[in-house]
Amino acid sequence: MSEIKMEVKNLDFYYDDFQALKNINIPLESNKVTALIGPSGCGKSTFLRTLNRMNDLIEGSRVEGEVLFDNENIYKENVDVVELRKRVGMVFQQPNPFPKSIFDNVAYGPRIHGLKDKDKLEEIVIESLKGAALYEEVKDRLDDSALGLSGGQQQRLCIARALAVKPEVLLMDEPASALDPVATAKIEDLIDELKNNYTIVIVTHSMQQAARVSDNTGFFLMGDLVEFDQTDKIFENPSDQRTEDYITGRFG
Ligand SMILES: Nc1ncnc2c1ncn2[C@@H]1O[C@H](COP(=O)(O)OP(=O)(O)OP(=O)(O)O)[C@@H](O)[C@H]1O
Repeated sequence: MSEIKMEVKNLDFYYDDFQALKNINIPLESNKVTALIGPSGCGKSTFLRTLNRMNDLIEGSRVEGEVLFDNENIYKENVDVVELRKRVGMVFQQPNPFPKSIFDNVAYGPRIHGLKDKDKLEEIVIESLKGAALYEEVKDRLDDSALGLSGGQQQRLCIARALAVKPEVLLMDEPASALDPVATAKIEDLIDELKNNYTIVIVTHSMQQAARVSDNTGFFLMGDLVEFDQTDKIFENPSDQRTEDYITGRFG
């Protein structure tokens, strides 16, 4: 195993009295893609949101256990959550660009974090759009509205927006599920590129997608992590019967 970027230890998560995650232990390797699979409602998105404390915003929710990020528990007291979310960026299922220009969408994060220098902003916008494999398609219309882009372009714009604040980890919650096969293939190629520079965690309903893009896979079922292993092992020779039943389509 290569270096561990984040390590989840004995993590329990509750929505009021309902326990949505039960004693989860997962190492997230640096510069690797980790896929989270499992039937609807098993806790994949909840788990993803525990990695940058997005669940903090949900009233009545509670976390026990640890999420170590570069060996520091992100749930310990006095953690700067804004800084954490800068380092652990997120991309959602539905592309959600702001009703602003392409440029302003990508410049949004750096501006919020206080960057005013125009040349520096432009440099970051261009670099982020290139990083999201979108620059060539939009370079002549950076001042046009982001809402005029196709769904796939909008999703890559959202990835560029996430990259602009220079995160170390990227969380992706079904990033291609609203896209057609061509746009999906582009996102998958992009994920493959991005892992050179980022640690990626992706929730996906598509087992083919998990098999194509990820290095490691975790299979969740009703709040339990049933199995976590190298993706090849999970798909070719899983250890748990329930994993086998799920990947062969027997349920879910
Ligand atoms: N805000 C919330 N309040 C209460 N319960 C919630 C909340 N969000 C999710 N849950 C419950 O927690 C469990 C896990 O949900 P979660 O969305 O994490 O599953 P999932 O595996 O991502 O599902 P899907 O694949 O359908 O998105 C489900 O039983 C769900 O009903």
